[in-house]
Amino acid sequence: MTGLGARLRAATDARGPLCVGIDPHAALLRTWGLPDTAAGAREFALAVVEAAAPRVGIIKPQAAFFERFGSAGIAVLEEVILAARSAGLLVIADAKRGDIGSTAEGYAAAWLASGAPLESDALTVAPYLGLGALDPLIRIAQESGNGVFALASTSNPEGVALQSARSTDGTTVAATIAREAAERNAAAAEAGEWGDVGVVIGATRSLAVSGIATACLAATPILAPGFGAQGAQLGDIAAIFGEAAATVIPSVSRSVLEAGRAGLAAAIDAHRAEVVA
Ligand SMILES: O=C(O)c1cc(=O)[nH]c(=O)n1[C@@H]1O[C@H](COP(=O)(O)O)[C@@H](O)[C@H]1O
Repeated sequence: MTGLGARLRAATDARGPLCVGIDPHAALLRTWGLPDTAAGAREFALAVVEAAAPRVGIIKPQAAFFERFGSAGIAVLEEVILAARSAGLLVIADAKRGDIGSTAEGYAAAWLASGAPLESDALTVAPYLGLGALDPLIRIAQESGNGVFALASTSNPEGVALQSARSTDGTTVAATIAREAAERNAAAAEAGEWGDVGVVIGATRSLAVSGIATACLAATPILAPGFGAQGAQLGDIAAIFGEAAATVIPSVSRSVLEAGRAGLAAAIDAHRAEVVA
């Protein structure tokens, strides 16, 4: 079984690292001329999958924009995940789950176990109950060939105070999460591979402020939102992430989706070109 890290690496080698977000905001559905309903979100999301499949290797559906329609929205999300995986895309489900270990197992059963209703290649997880509390979820993910991205330094300004807070040994919360993720990728690092425990580091955040030592992240995939609508530039990945740039998966949602259905393919191509420029 090929694990998440190896699949992510193969996808980025083949198609570049860009990840396209699927965020059916009410305003975007309006721009697209679609109703703000589960059926509208379905049409929107499947159109994004279709445009993304020949152009990028990774997509990231945002669960909230489907959950807002209740069970009908969850059914659409299931269908979209399946359609994307069937089209050869890797799916990072962005649901930011996290809880004590026994409950984390429930999340794994929903999102990461083989044959789970919402099985995705990876799930974003919130590690603020301790990354260790997510080990049962990570174990189930890895047994199924899947993985996680743990929030370390998020793209939003409200996260800075909490995530750059320092413990008595001077380490920031963000750096602790990044180190703990990297520790879980030690075997992959030794084999020169990418691990299955990624981190989220917003491209809008300074690594100096968050205190993250990039050297430890050589085998740790980094999901990097914050480009486009939130202000960071795709051409600046090397400047922002330094030696960690090699494992960065930049993610864009609104700046691509705002192009509307007719302009979507061209917008994805343009963003992709910016990354490799
Ligand atoms: O985990 C995420 O994807 C995420 C983490 C983070 O720190 N910041 C962040 O914006 N995101 C998500 O990334 C997407 C960003 O969307 P745009 O700003 O429209 O590109 C949204 O789906 C956010 O929920």
